[in-house]
Formats: sequence, C-alpha cells, structure tokens
Amino acid sequence: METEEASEVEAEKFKSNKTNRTESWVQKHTSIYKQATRHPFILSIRDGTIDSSSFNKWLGQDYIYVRAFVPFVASLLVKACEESDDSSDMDIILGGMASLNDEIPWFKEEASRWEVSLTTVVPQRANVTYCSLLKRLMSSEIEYTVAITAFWAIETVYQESFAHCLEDGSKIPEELKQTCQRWGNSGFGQYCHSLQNIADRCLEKASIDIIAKAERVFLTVLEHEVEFWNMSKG
Ligand SMILES: Cc1ncc(CN)c(N)n1
Repeated sequence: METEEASEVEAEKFKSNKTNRTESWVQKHTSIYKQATRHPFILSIRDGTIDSSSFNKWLGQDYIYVRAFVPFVASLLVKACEESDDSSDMDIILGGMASLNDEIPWFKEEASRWEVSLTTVVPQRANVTYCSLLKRLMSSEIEYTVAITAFWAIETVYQESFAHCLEDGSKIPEELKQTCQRWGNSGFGQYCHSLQNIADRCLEKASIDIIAKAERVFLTVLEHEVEFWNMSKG
C-alpha cells in the first residue's frame, strides 16, 4: 500500500476509535517512551542509589536547557495567540511560563546547595543538539499543532519520570524529595493533561501531513530526552 493511502486508512480507523491521538502514539512507541520516563537515572533517584556526581551533572545541564526552553515557550504563546481557536490555550501555556519563572531561581538555589557552579558549566553535546531542536521549533514556519505536541511531550517526560520517583515503594533520599515534587506533583500532572488535551484537539483538526510531522516531533523529543538523561552518566 502507498504511504499516503496507508495514512488515510490509519486516519479512518482512528476516527472510529475513541483513543486520543497522543495516547495512541504513547502506546505505539511504548519502548522509547519507557526509556525516556523510566531511565536508569530516574530509577536511581527512586531507589536511593543516585550518586552526587550524576545528580550535579544533570542539575547544571538542565539549568542551561531551561534557559533555552523559556524562549521556546514564549514562541508557543505567540503561536497560540495567532493560530489557536480556543483562548484558554494561552492561559494554560502562560501557567507553564509562570512555573518556569519559579524554576530558574530554584536551579540557582539548588546549585548553591550542591556547590555546582552554573556560570562555568559547559553544555554537553546532547544538550546543545536538544536546544537546537527547541530553536528550530521556534520558527514561525512550525505549525502550532506541531509545537504544542512537542511542548506536551517535553513536560510529560519530566512529570511521568519524577512522579514515578514519588510512587509507593520509593526510597528517594530526603534531600531529593523537593526535586521530585517540582515536576512529580499532581498539579504539574494536571497541567500536562491540559497540554495533552490541547494537542489532541489540534490534532483532530489537522491534515495528515501535520499529524505525521507532530508524530515525528514526539519521537524526536523522546530520543533527545533519553540522550539528556544519559549525559548524567558520562
Ligand atoms: C531536558 C528537560 N526536559 C523537560 C524539562 C521540563 N520542563 C526539563 N526541565 N528538562
């Protein structure tokens, strides 16, 4: 079957099914989704075996990432303003921006607690390539549907990862509880669900081409997230 024809069959099948598009991708790409949300770095926080050097590497690299993430979210706000048919999208994205506003000073405090110098930390290759993806997604040529799908995936990986650290049976060290709560708390979970609902609503109305583009960006984000966690080892 030709690719286009196969996509149309898939689209028809999808319409008669109640599963949302994003949920169907999580199921379809379960292996990479699990690698991103149950990474050994996260499992070592959960079981209390994490070493300080890995944690400090992650902290320094994530601070750099978060600074690059802010302009990406700002560009998404602009896209929501110009392309969304629902004014509440802007409020939800603005909520994400507000939590980033708290995150920057949190990283600074955490870095001083663990004696990590944020001014001298050198971005590693995986971080540089991930930040380049954010930059590409900021372009006005990238559709709102594609960018909001990426945003949902980026936030959800952290939510699912850190929420897992807090689930029953966890042995997280007391001093890392606050880190896990930052992204693992139920409010952040609600916010990720709201992002998922926006992405699904946009995907319902999107063309086959845009849906395919959004699925590729979802997979690309997951691959970058795995590489990002891997940096803490090297
Ligand atoms: C790499 C990465 N991915 C996601 C997040 C959550 N905003 C983050 N802080 N860093």
